[in-house]
Amino acid sequence: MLPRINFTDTKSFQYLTDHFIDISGKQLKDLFTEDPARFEKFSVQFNDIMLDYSKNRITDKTMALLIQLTTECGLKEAINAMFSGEAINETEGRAVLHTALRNQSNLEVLVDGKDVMPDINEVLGKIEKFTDAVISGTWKGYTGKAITDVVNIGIGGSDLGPVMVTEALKAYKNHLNLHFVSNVDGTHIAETLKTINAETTLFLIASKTFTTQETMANAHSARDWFLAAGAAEADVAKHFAALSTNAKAVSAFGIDTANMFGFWDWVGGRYSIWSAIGTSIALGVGFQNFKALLAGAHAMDNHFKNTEFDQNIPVILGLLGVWYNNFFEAETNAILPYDQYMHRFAAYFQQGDMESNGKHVDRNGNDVSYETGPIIWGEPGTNGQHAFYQLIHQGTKLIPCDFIAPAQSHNPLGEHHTLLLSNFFAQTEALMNGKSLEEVVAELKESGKSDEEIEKLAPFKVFLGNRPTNSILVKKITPETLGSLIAMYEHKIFVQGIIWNIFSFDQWGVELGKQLASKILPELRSDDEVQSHDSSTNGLINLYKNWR
Ligand SMILES: O=P(O)(O)OC[C@H]1O[C@H](O)[C@@H](O)[C@@H](O)[C@@H]1O
Repeated sequence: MLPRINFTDTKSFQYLTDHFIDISGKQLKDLFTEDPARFEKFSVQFNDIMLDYSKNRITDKTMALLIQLTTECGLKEAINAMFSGEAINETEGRAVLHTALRNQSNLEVLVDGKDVMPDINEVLGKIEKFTDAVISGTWKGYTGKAITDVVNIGIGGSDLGPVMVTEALKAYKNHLNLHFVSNVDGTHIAETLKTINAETTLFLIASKTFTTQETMANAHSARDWFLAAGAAEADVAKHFAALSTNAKAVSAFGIDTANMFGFWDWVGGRYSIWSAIGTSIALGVGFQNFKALLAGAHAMDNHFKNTEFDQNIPVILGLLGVWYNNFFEAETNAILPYDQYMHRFAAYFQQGDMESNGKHVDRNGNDVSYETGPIIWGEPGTNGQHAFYQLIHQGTKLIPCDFIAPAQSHNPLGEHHTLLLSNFFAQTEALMNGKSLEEVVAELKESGKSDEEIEKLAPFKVFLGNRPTNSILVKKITPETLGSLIAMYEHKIFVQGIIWNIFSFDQWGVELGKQLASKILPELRSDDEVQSHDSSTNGLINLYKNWR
């Protein structure tokens, strides 16, 4: 059982509330002047990852109090409970063991007294054999040709992770063309089917439950298309594989369970890239690179489990997030990778974070009296700079940002990477320092503007600064480093869920919309006028029926 502590009742929360009054009046740039050792003090290097959190509105005291908060909230005990397979997903009665999937130490992990490692290793072995055969071309389609295209059909956790990772690791890609179909909008599958050939295409039906409406609709359409292209029922086995926990539903769909790669109910959908859901990753970049991704995540798991909290990257990130969310009342958190390959990273953690910590009921079943999960968003730099950074620099909202960049590019083309990184460094500096009225006036004077012009223009050119950022500089985006980065954010989310006293591993919030859609579906199938809803919903449905 996880602890049930209302963090606003703790002593450290009271201390932090008082301390916040001091800090909120302080300028980051002054904190740097006062303490030249800030970078050394507030940075942690782990393998090829450097977290510099010195540009945050914190002092030694802030960090000490935040760490005291972890003690009062039972974080250490909670971490041990997760890693040891306790059923910490209490509302679903399940353990939370995505960490076991990447447990390269192979030490036993017990769920209800049974070691899960042999099963995990068996599936990994099966994935290795299968992906090697498809990549090498020994796996043949129904007309004897090798596979050229792989279509992963899945949604949410069965899509976002594979999409994000295969994009982030594109530099490691082999000859297989990967496609991802998620949306139930027929456009998604239709456009994909236009580009592929049934004889050389492999479909991966990725669904933990194998009941998700979108995925099932797309899977059936893919199968119909495959059969219409001239293949026979018996050929389905060569072209369809399932990634799922639900063997019964997989067989009912018509996929041979020999082509099923399983996982278990103790793997949450948004934490499932490390499971068979990662098969498209192993196909795209090779099994060894997939293993390296797991190894990187495992290294971060060990760091998280074994490192003192003041040097523990996910703990530090989690606590900083709490500091901004609950004291500064920041509502969002931007993730800004300066790496084009990582362009889906923020989208991936929208599910990871918002589905985990978007909860208003605490672990006692009571409404919380404080803010929980932030809104996660972001786009790669430098594109974001030319779109929404205006608001981050000069808007009225405080937006803590994570800047992520690799020191080495996979595409060292001319000066591109140096240009990119000059922006990466400049942005966090600009956000911190801002530009004062005096500086603006001096600049305008130098450019030859009249006093009258200066008076008019100056206010618009002021940057208040004092905007907090984390800089995450990595050596290179390799499979290991990416694995570590993903696990880092997963554990950050965990830390925050513990502090906020919420259950991070269920997702009841996705159910209501699904339920209502299934009620509305039969109404849309008939032509009768609908009167069973409120006037807005009735009006919209009836107009839709007129227009379709
Ligand atoms: O893999 P499945 O079972 O198709 O679920 C896909 C998605 O469905 C729901 O939206 C949620 O439960 C998500 O967490 C999940 O990732």
